[in-house]
Amino acid sequence: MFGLLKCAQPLLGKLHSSQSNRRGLKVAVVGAAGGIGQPLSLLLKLNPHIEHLALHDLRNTQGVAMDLSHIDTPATVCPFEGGDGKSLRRAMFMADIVVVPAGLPRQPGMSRTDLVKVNASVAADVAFAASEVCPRAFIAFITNPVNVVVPLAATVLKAKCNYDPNRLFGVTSLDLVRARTFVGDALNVNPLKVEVPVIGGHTGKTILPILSQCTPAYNGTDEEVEELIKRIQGAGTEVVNAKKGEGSATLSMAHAANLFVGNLIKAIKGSDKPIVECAYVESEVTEAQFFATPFVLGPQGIKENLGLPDMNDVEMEALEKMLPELKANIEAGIKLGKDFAGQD
Ligand SMILES: NC(=O)C1=CN([C@@H]2O[C@H](COP(=O)(O)OP(=O)(O)OC[C@H]3O[C@@H](n4cnc5c(N)ncnc54)[C@H](O)[C@@H]3O)[C@@H](O)[C@H]2O)C=CC1
Ligand SMILES: O=C([O-])CC(=O)C(=O)O
Repeated sequence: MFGLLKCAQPLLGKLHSSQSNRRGLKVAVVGAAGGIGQPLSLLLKLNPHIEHLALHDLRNTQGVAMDLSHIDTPATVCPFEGGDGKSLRRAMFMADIVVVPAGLPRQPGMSRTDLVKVNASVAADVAFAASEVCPRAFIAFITNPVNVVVPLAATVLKAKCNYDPNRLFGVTSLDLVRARTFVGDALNVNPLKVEVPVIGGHTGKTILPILSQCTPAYNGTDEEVEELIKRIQGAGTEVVNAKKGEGSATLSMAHAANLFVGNLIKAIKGSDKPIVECAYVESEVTEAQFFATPFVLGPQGIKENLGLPDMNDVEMEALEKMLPELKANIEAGIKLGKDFAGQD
């Protein structure tokens, strides 16, 4: 509790002096009181490598942080509240990793792209704050529409001369988690033993599972393959509809984001084994300027993009068909980013 009270209402000056000699790893969660933010913050509090966990939201982080601070793991938990840029900057100050589950979730009948009007400003705010208070942080956006939000944030960071494409990620881990689960069910094997590349973006047909490269092999009929791909692509909507207006995937997303952040932490700390991850990042692999493929992570972020997996003709065709939609999303994000940067 002392760790919490110590920094419950920090002043930027105090943070400067208390954190300048800091050696431990700091993770900031933006949107920490929300449906994803709370379980994600819990999972991060359980990570023994995190020394400082900063929880930011518009409201309610005092209670969440107090609750988590009673868990017997090393991380101190500090709450930051408010829609002003000051509390966001305090939360993100000198963070090594900023993970962002802030913003509006879908209601039944909405597409992820419908969220852009509300969520674009969340992405821009985080990018402006990062460029000022943690320009070397790894930033992982969960906020939808991921396809638009990441190019938007990249454009703002570029305008502030603080963009490192190796450190900015759109979290697509839930697509991989779902692909492993559904293939595991179909093959009747432990999903943790399944590997399936899922590339592209994070909406509808831009989510492209590459079942031909699945291990163990998935040898369904063409119809079964098509059905499984549709299930993975539509899994977010499946949850939105099941929740009947009470939001979208939160618990599975918190798990998926925790896996991703866990790997970012391993990469920052240095690992003997290569850390292979997959996320929506700036890319030269296709005509789309942002694209999710597997990559190797190191302490400075993406070390090597592993490019497209092998694909069969059907998968190649699906890739060609989805690129125009993904490119349009990216263009929209870049335009919005320029608008925000111009207003600053
Ligand atoms: N990338 C992915 O695979 C997934 C993305 N999502 C997206 O994650 C986002 C969050 O979803 P939920 O947690 O279910 O929503 P939620 O509504 O339960 O929580 C969002 C939280 O963000 C906070 N927030 C809003 N604007 C903010 C700002 N400017 N600064 C700080 N906090 C702010 C809200 O106060 C709220 O506590 C949505 O955009 C959703 O579509 C959801 C599931 C999967
Ligand atoms: O579908 C949504 O709105 C939330 C999301 O991105 C997902 O569950 O994959």
